[in-house]
Amino acid sequence: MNKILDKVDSPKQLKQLSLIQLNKLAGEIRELIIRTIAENGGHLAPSLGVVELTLALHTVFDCPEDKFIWDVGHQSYVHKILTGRRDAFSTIRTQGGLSGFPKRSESPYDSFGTGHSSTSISAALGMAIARDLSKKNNYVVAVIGDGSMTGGQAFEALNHAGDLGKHLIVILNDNEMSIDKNVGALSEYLSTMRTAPTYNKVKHDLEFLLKKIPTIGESVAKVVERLKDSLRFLLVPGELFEELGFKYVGPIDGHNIELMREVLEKAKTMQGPILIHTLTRKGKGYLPAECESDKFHGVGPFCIETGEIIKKTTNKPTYTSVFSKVLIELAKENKNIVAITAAMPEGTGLKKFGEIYPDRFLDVGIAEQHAVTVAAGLACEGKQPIIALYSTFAQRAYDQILHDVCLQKLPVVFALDRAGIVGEDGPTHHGVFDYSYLRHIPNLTIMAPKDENELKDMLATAFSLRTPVVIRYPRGNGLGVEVKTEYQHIPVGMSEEISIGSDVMFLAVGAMVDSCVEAVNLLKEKNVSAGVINARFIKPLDERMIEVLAKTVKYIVTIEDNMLAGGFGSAVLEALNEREFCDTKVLRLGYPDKFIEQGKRENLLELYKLTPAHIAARTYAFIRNIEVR
Ligand SMILES: Cc1ncc(C[n+]2csc(CCOP(=O)(O)OP(=O)(O)O)c2C)c(N)n1
Ligand SMILES: CC(=O)[C@@H](O)[C@H](O)COP(=O)(O)O
Ligand SMILES: [Mg+2]
Repeated sequence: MNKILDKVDSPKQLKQLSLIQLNKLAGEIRELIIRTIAENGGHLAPSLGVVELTLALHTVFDCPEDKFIWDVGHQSYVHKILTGRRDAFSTIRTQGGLSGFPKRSESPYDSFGTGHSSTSISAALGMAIARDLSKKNNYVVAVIGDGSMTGGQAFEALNHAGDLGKHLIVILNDNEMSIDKNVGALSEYLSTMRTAPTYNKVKHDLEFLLKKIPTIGESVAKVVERLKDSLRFLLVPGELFEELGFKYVGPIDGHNIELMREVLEKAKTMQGPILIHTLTRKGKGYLPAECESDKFHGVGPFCIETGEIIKKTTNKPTYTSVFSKVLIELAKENKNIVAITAAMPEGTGLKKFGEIYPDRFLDVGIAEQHAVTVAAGLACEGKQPIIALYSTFAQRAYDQILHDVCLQKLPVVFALDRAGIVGEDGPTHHGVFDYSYLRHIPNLTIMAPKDENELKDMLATAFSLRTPVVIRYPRGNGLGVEVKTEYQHIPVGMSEEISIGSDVMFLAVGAMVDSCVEAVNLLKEKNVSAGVINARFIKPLDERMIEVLAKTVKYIVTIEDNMLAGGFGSAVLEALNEREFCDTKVLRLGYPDKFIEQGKRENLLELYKLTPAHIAARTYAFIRNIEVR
């Protein structure tokens, strides 16, 4: 059967379609998204929830002249399909394929690149200011979820936009969910608007009245209908947004294309900044995703018929699950431990902690900066807060880590999950910068475990130090080593000697230690004697060990799952330079000075020559002074 979607190569064709056709198209788009994400994995539930909203936007506005900014951008799949990327959609999130987020270099329809949340209103305001300076007359629309609205930057932007009074449309897509259940007073406020008695009651009364008077003249009926319509704009004030200088419109059913179009057309004619509050259902149109939108927020490949996630066959636990268990155990004894998440209880492994110790668990919403300073406050009063953040999102809180925690030497533990390459989420999400942006902060101890058992020991060590500590560990499974029941406290700044080589020594950190152990065996086959030191600490470095190495071997190879610039290898070079060990030759392996693309972790490690085989080959070439291809 001919599909409408097959004929939609750009938003222009959408404008020719009837309402019936648009609704049929919505179904076809859902089918394509479900089929593709079942194969590739991706952000299924967020995109399924905005099909009608996206269709309405593209039929009312003229993108790319009019600008759409998708907050986080994980809901932009429909927009991608409608803007010339339908055929390439099968490549989404694969290496070399479409990005899972809006990307300016991918399409002129992607007005602004996103991935981290709560930036859309700021970017939209910048575009609106630029438009007015250039005397253009295009529209600017930001689409932001109720979860992303909890981020501080969104409030900063509302504050500024409300003051400037530029024409700007903000669509608040309220599905009552962040990844997990949305939290906070704003979320409560939005619920009160969803059930606002004024609008619903008056609408109901009017409908009742219309039905009661069968003889009512047609013209009067029309007036009453129009009145009923305009109630949408009048009766639910959305005081919070109104007070900030926005005109509030809503709440509107975001799955009703006709209504959405009507409201958007109206918003075009209004003055100043407008906030349209739409209600949608996350995962709409695919029952498993509607019922468990958290599980289908960002999902791996799954079976469409049953909704079951296709599990990788491994019994190695993830670092996250080990972190979760160990923290629960430590908190049993240590009643001062308070765990904090910024809207990611499931992803960081803190959900169970929250169920067991609800009084000592805080979900602050998407508010990494606030999370860190709340922790600082807790620490001032004798608590031992731990904040579990993804490495990439901790970037948001650099100043709070430096100024609020480290400067005051407060005992806050940072558990940085998803460090290193994360995979298909790509450059917006790889956690490859943390050594570089944290290493220079005084008073901070930074550790990275070589396996899940060491993660356990590092956690116990971190709480015993009573100073600021970062532990960073990768996405995915550990090595499958035994996680021992007893805890071993690790002396600060002490590395671990795994093996000794007389030709070359690997100085490795975190997840790269195991790769070096394998590389040592490969080098042995080439008659090269190599050994491995597990650095464990990026800061303070084990300087005594570095001194011994410099005196005993001519070649050192540092290896890290981080950018080379300012990372672990740089720290080793600095230490050698300070001690004037100028004869030691150092090869630094890590990521070059570019943003790392999306792709499977194993493929990216291959591409950046960080697999055991590549490490061995590069080391061999280095010590034999030959070119490596
Ligand atoms: C700064 C930052 N912190 C955390 C995240 C992880 N994250 C991605 S989407 C999301 C929830 C967003 O909820 P909402 O905006 O309501 O969109 P929905 O998924 O409900 O459509 C979170 C916490 C992020 N992308 N950026
Ligand atoms: C869009 C976003 O930021 C999150 O949904 C992220 O993709 C989650 O990553 P994990 O799959 O590693 O939890
Ligand atoms: Mg939401």
